[in-house]
Amino acid sequence: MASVKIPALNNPFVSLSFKSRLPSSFSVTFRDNLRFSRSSSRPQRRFLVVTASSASISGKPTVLVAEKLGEAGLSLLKQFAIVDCSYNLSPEELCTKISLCDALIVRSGTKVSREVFESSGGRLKVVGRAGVGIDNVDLAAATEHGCLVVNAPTANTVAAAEHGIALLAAMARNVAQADASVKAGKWQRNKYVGVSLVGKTIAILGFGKVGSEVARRAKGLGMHVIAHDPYASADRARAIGVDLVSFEEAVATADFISLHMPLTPATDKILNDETFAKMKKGVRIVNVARGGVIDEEALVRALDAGIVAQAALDVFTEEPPKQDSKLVQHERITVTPHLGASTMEAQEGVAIEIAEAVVGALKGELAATAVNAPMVPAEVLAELKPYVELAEKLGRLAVQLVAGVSGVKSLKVSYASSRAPDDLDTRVLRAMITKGLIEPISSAYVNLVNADYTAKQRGLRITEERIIIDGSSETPLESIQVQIANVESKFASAISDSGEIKVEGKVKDGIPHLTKVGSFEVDVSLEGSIILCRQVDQPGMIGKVGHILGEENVNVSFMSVGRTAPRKQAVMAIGVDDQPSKQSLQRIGEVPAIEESKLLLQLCAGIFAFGILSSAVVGYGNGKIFDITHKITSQLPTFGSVNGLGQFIWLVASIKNGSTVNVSEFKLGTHTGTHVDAPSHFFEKYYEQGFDVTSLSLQTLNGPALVVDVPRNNNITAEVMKSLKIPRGVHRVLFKTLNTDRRLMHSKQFASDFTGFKTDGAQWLVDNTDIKLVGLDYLSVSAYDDAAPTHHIFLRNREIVLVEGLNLDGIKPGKYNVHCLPLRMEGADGCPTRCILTA
Ligand SMILES: NC(=O)C1=CN([C@@H]2O[C@H](COP(=O)(O)OP(=O)(O)OC[C@H]3O[C@@H](n4cnc5c(N)ncnc54)[C@H](O)[C@@H]3O)[C@@H](O)[C@H]2O)C=CC1
Ligand SMILES: O=C(O)C(=O)COP(=O)(O)O
Repeated sequence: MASVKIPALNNPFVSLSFKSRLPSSFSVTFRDNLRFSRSSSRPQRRFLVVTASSASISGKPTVLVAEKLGEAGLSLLKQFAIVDCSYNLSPEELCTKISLCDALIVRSGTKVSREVFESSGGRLKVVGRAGVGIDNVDLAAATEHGCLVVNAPTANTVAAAEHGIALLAAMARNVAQADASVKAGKWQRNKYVGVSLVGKTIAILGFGKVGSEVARRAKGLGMHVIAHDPYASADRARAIGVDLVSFEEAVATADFISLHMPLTPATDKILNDETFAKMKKGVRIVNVARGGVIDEEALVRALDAGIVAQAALDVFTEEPPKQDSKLVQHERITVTPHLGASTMEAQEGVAIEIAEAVVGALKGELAATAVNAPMVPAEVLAELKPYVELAEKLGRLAVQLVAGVSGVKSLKVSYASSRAPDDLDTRVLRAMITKGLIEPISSAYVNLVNADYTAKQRGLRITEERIIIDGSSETPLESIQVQIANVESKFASAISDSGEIKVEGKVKDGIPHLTKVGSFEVDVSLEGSIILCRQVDQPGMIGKVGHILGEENVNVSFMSVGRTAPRKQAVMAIGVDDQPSKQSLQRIGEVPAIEESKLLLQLCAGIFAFGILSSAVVGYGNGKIFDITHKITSQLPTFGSVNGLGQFIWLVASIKNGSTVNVSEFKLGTHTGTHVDAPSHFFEKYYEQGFDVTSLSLQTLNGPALVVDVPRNNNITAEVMKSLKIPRGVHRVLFKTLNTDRRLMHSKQFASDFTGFKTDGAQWLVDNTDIKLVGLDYLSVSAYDDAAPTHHIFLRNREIVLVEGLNLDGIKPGKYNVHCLPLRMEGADGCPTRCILTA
């Protein structure tokens, strides 16, 4: 009755829902009145409201201090609040205590997870991070729960810089190794001959607060200091006697490299096999920034290959690192346990800075160091929402175009509007552009209060210009133009005739669009990522580029070409839903007639700008029904399916039109929505032995289930599985991962570093639990590298069913009943699935 044709995937990451050898796209014919029932769920939209007023009955709010805080900060807090200092709490203890607290203060050692916010029952109003990095705080959860997060970004700068210098000297003179050797009863004077610092070149990567303090001190040691920071002011560097150079020059000429940049998508593993290969043989490396800026495995290789002579590390990708870590145990590596900020003085300073911010926030003041403060009051947002989104995206776009070593010093923003100047408050728009420009490149968080200050602190001068145009004053703005002067660009055509990087945007049908790059008119919606190409205008260019992207199944959402004149210079802007691979970009660059190309990433607005949530929750009796299906729509990517998604469902023949039966057909891509995974993709014999979805155990797919939160920034390893403490007797578990926070669902392999099961995690699950239904909120249950072995472990005994691509947004961890209804198609061993939870 049903014919099934299945897309063959060429992307190894994506496990198939269907037998891969079958041809592309499948169609199924149903007879009778088959209707696809959709739940009556209505997406609810709500706006973020962050308030911070104290609400304790005794009159005094309670502040839980979960890690050691300097005395001065404690006394400040005690003047205003009841202070509970409880250190070394287990996650469970923290969750229990938190419901009695209005504020929480931590350093980097306490994970403030979603569970903490959920357990607070709405009482927790402020989280204070006594330091800079807020990697340990689940910001998205904080924002969703209306909890303000504040940090202390300046008080430990000098301490971190001093620790960098301490590690530099200790490494060069083998202090730690020699100390251990003497204590072991040895006296090895020849073994520990060191190297001198004077006269050597040190490259500071990241010339911000800490980097510039390290530079000053290195100068005092007689070192030649160079720095790389594409966004730092060259004047400020010159004032300290430091030359700003390109990344290539910095890594190739340095005897010592010291890292001081924040961990961002652009700096993630910025030191890797490729960059190590370009370094001077015998280079020495110091890292007091964040572990993730170094590819730690590549560092071990570079040490063993003799490229890197020594390294000194205060920070690690995983903290604490594993005891048997090759990196930590390497004899030419000096390590400290994240001590950068740990001086008496810095901790006193940080304690005061954070106590003031927390008390201020509890009094209802908006702290300048607020990390997730709302940018836009709700009433302003109603009218300005698409424009503030446009402003931030133009800022993000402009900064990604900057190259060279002169730094971003001046920014000019022009607003074209038919409204009178005092009828349009541009403060919010200016703050959003500043946010877009600064947040992707620094450890600063920009809010309405601190935007101008943060810009000034970074030496960034912002000028604004109003252009009054004729037209209806109903729309607040016609366009926004952002110009950065005196810089080079990674995409030369972004430089306008007058010499600045120039981008301009408009709001069309409520959606921000990029309308000008340099002197070229384009028209592309500012969503996903954008590829810019400069070319000689000629027929066939769109097809050539589209073909390269299509081969990789990168979905093109928009394309537009702006040109100076027919067959002259043109700029093509291509909006893509998925990030293309380096190879594809290289191929695009190699197309004859394309003169330059550049990928601009992450145009999405920061999650803290507006906390709009949608969820599919329906009340039912006294309980609730949650639809946790990612529905299959024609907008979903198809990951290698040639025909992709066609018509979703249509009536080929209907009784209404004279047929004796209703005949429906539909065509789907694979692996894009919620589905039962296809074992045959990883396990040939399943298919040979006649396994298909009709033989799936509905008992496995329906019944009591647990939704659990796994730690973010980590794959599901044996250790993680163990820490979840899932009792024996639990048969169905849905795992909530980073995907739910970051909506990584359709970003392909780029997200798989921290969303899936590792082999050991799968093995642990099989060996130590009774779980038979493994649900995950991502496209594949397994981490990319481990795809095949992990699936083999899960599927080996034909007992475990994998449901992938669940939509767990807004679902709190806890007990539910799960009901998964697979679309049972003959001959297919995986299939789209409708899943709901009841509570
Ligand atoms: N080990 C520890 O205990 C401590 C670590 N830190 C860490 O040190 C780092 C620096 O902190 P701050 O100086 O306060 O931050 P900052 O924001 O003042 O400076 C960071 C600098 O990095 C630059 N940068 C961004 N992307 C870059 C890129 N791709 N290449 C080169 N430079 C780039 C920025 O332009 C900025 O100037 C952060 O990661 C922070 O978390 C800070 C304090 C203590
Ligand atoms: O401030 C930072 O970013 C740090 O890394 C310092 O962390 P700590 O407060 O010492 O746990």
